[in-house]
Amino acid sequence: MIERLQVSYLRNLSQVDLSSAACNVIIGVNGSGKTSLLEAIFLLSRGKSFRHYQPKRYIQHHKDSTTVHARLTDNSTLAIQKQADATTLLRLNQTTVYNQSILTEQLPTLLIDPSTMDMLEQGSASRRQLLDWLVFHMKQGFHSQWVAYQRLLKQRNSLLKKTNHLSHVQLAELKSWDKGLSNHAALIHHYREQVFTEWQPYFAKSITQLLPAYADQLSLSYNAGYDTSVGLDVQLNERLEQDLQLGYTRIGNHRADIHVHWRSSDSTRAKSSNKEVDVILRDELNHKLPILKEQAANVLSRGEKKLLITALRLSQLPLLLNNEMVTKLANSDIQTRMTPVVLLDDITAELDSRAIKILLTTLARLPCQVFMTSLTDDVVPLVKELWSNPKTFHVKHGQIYLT
Ligand SMILES: Nc1ncnc2c1ncn2[C@@H]1O[C@H](COP(=O)(O)OP(=O)(O)OP(=O)(O)O)[C@@H](O)[C@H]1O
Repeated sequence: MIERLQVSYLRNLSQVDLSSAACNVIIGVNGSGKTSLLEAIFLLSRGKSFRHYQPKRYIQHHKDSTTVHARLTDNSTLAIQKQADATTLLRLNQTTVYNQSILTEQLPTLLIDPSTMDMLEQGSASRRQLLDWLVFHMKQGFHSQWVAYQRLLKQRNSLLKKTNHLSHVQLAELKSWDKGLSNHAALIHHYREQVFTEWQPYFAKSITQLLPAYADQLSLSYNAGYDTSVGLDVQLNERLEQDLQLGYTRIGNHRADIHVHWRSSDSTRAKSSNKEVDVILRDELNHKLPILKEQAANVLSRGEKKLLITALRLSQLPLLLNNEMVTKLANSDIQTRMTPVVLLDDITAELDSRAIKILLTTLARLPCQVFMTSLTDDVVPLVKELWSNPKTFHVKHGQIYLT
């Protein structure tokens, strides 16, 4: 858990130094700097902002860099400095580290914000990231496979982009990359599939809580991005001509996706005390109302989609926490138990009061730390009911005050 957080020169946050609790409510008017505080924590955890790819957009105007520093309950310290030219300096316990994944392991963050509320309608990237966040934290071998896969994919795509006709030498090179891709792909798929299978009952439970009317109607599916019954290299070879025309690799783990499906309720469940009527009803319903299947995004209302996305994210936490989140501190034999940090940006504007209550009640029961932003202090009484010593901060023009 983050005990102390220091932020310098991130958007309108010039110098922030705060001691945080298990639950932290950040209140302020539009443009005061609430989201920037969540952005700072996310940056430390993931090495990038959830709002803008380019550091110069979130580094304070007229400054060269932004720094975020956190001390966790176990006294370990994490720090990131981002410079305008995207140079990144990372430190764990005052020692420079060269891999963001080391900090990510120490500080898992889960973000629920307005921009992720369109995840069902957007391209596959954000849904893939949702699954991969879980796989990263649950399967130690996943990250290195993914990095190696991305490296080979980049090489392959730059060759495909360069030419429509491969020389013998280029073809031989491409085939050796494809072999490597295929090996990484099989492992990446294996990890994803395992985690996906474990995730499903947690998702079903979250739906029962947040969207009870859709319990039994919503299900998840995972698409690997290629036909996993055949080696990826074989399929890449078969599609080489197409890929050469397109200038990029069309199949593989980088095209994986998860979908949420809706199916109409089983009409045979029509309730009746009269067995004969029941049979007639069932027959009639069976004839008149066939089971319908659709992408959930085509059926659910806008508010219901937000609840569905909240359920998708929320269902990942208990799974992660049940999965022994213990990692070794870098360069040491000390093992620490990770506390995920949940960042809730402006949820009161996104969810109705019933959903907020379910979400916060669930979070309060889990060993995670929460930072939530809000325009008003309406949520504070509920937070005080659920957490023993929550902290409330007010933000004004980038200055943060404990209240
Ligand atoms: N690079 C930058 N340097 C300095 N200030 C910036 C920079 N980028 C954005 N800002 C300012 O930072 C302020 C904080 O924005 P932020 O999104 O954190 O506010 P917020 O409190 O979450 O607002 P809202 O409730 O509207 O979402 C804005 O007023 C914006 O003008």
